[in-house]
Amino acid sequence: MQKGLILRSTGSWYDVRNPDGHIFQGRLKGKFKLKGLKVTNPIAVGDIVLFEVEDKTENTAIISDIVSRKNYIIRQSVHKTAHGHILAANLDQAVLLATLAMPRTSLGFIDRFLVSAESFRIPTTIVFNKADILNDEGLEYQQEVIQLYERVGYDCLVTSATEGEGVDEFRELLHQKVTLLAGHSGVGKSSLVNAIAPDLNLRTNEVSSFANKGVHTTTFAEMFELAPDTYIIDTPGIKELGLMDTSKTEIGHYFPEMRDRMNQCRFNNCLHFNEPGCAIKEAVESEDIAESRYMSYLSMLEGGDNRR
Ligand SMILES: Nc1nc2c(ncn2[C@@H]2O[C@H](COP(=O)(O)OP(=O)(O)OP(=O)(O)O)[C@@H](O)[C@H]2O)c(=O)[nH]1
Ligand SMILES: [Zn+2]
Repeated sequence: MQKGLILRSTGSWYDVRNPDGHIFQGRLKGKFKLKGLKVTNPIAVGDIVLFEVEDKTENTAIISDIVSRKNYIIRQSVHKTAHGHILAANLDQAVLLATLAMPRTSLGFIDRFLVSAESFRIPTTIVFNKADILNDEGLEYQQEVIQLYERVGYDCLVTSATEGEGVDEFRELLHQKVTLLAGHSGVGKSSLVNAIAPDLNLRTNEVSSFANKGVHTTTFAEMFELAPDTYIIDTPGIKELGLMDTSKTEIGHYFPEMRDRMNQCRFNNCLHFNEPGCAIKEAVESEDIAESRYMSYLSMLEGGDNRR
């Protein structure tokens, strides 16, 4: 029996890497136990599993068990009652790559991502790429956005994959961690990764063409080793990242600046919508909570659709 790390999954086959770096094609043992979670896939990228080599020349393996997960992210099914899909497990952090031009990442998208990551308790850094194409006005706006998120408690980094700005800091950020790398198509995920690991030749076209077509087939995340003990997870369909089982009253808990103040609301079941004595609305009025963050909160509250 050996321990291995799942690098890739197709749904029926799994690339599992042993501590020596050898990769086997694994499949699940017949009576593999699903431990209680209601999901469509029993194991995901980032999982640590126990396996036995089946055929040395064919490089095949039988996976018999899974080591308890530190955390995981799940994509909910469109039908809330149906089972979700585990995108990745055992993450140290998420990096959300955003651009304020070409293409412009909306603050609403950033907020929804941050809320999802909070719900899975995954610390997130926001990286603003393509700094080189911003004019003075753009740079000023970028500074405002960074201040907004730093005030809430998120680390931010400015990069330019083409000019090399912030690339060393980006490398440092990923060093010896398992990182979920997210962001819209075209923000420069592969460019930035290629800047720190030129030998990797990150393939993302396949993934993005899938995403662009909005195909609803199951797509699977993939894990890449950039350097020893340094991994990134590239997940298609990140827009559909779900929330941990969340009721309306819980959404506010995933906004750190709201979480810090909500025990001051008059009603303890306050939704911070139009209730009297709401500490959150007061903080928005006094600009202690950014209006854009509150708008994102309201849209998540109203939508009741946690997947967008
Ligand atoms: N000016 C400028 N262009 C950049 C920068 N980073 C990436 N680009 C360009 O933006 C385009 C998209 O970059 P990619 O690295 O393919 O973006 P991606 O996020 O991997 O996109 P998908 O593969 O679709 O997910 C390419 O033409 C890059 O050359 C940057 O920092 N500055
Ligand atoms: Zn309130």
